[in-house]
Amino acid sequence: MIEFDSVSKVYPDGTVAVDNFSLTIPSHTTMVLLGSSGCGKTTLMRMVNRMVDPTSGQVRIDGDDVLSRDPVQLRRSIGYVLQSAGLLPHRTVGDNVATVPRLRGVPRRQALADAAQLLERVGLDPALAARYPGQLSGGQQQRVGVARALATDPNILLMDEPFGAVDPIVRRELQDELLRLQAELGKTIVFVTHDVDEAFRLGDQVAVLRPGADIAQLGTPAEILAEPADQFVRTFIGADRAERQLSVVTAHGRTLVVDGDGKALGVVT
Ligand SMILES: Nc1ncnc2c1ncn2[C@@H]1O[C@H](COP(=O)(O)OP(=O)(O)OP(=O)(O)O)[C@@H](O)[C@H]1O
Repeated sequence: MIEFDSVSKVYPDGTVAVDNFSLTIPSHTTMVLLGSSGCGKTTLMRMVNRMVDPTSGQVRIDGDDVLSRDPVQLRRSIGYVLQSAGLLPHRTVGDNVATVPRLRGVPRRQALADAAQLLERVGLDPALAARYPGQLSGGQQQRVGVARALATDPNILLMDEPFGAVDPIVRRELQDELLRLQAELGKTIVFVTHDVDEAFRLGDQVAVLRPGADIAQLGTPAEILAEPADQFVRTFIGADRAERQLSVVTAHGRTLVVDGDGKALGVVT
């Protein structure tokens, strides 16, 4: 379980990135932090692995204040996936995935064998381990980023816009892969995005944020869609857009789903 307890972060230049934020993320669930650019999502996430320390308040993992943990040890115990994948360009894919286990003392042979298995787990051919990151597609690099984050079998996975830089089709594949992995692994995932559809696909719960990491609404995707808390949330999730206003009609003896413009989207089976 991850708990943010009245957490604030004021950067040295006076920017209030996070203002009195409280949220509990239950273990083995995916929490999506959804908000537009600059609302404090990355700052929140980085306070979990101590890349940023709060100005006030507490972040706790399973009841322990993260400030009581050694930052390097803590970081190595938490998986972190970034938009740019962040792979080391001059090391092979296998070595990239094996980096943190090697730092923790796993012998190279073992770490590379484990890396090959992890690549398979994220849907990649283990033969890609011999390539360099620049020889992979963007989507493949993101998968390697996920494999690397899983390499120490962390309980917590932090994912900061991990699929933001790939095209929509690959993005959807990566989302599917994450859902499949999560069903297998049951990690505690904090996932940052500004993409509403991605948030609703992946989140067990979604926190819709305003600037200053102010929670406009917290709930399951169904709860937020069914009852947006206010006009800010309605607008953000596009509740008023035609593609969200679905209804059913009967045509040719079948029941069809149509959007707010009457455009047919699918058949009810
Ligand atoms: N090191 C820093 N020093 C000063 N201000 C910062 C620093 N890092 C972030 N900020 C500011 O804090 C606010 C929140 O930034 P943060 O990166 O957490 O937002 P975000 O929601 O993740 O945005 P994005 O989606 O664009 O990454 C912004 O106003 C940003 O400019």
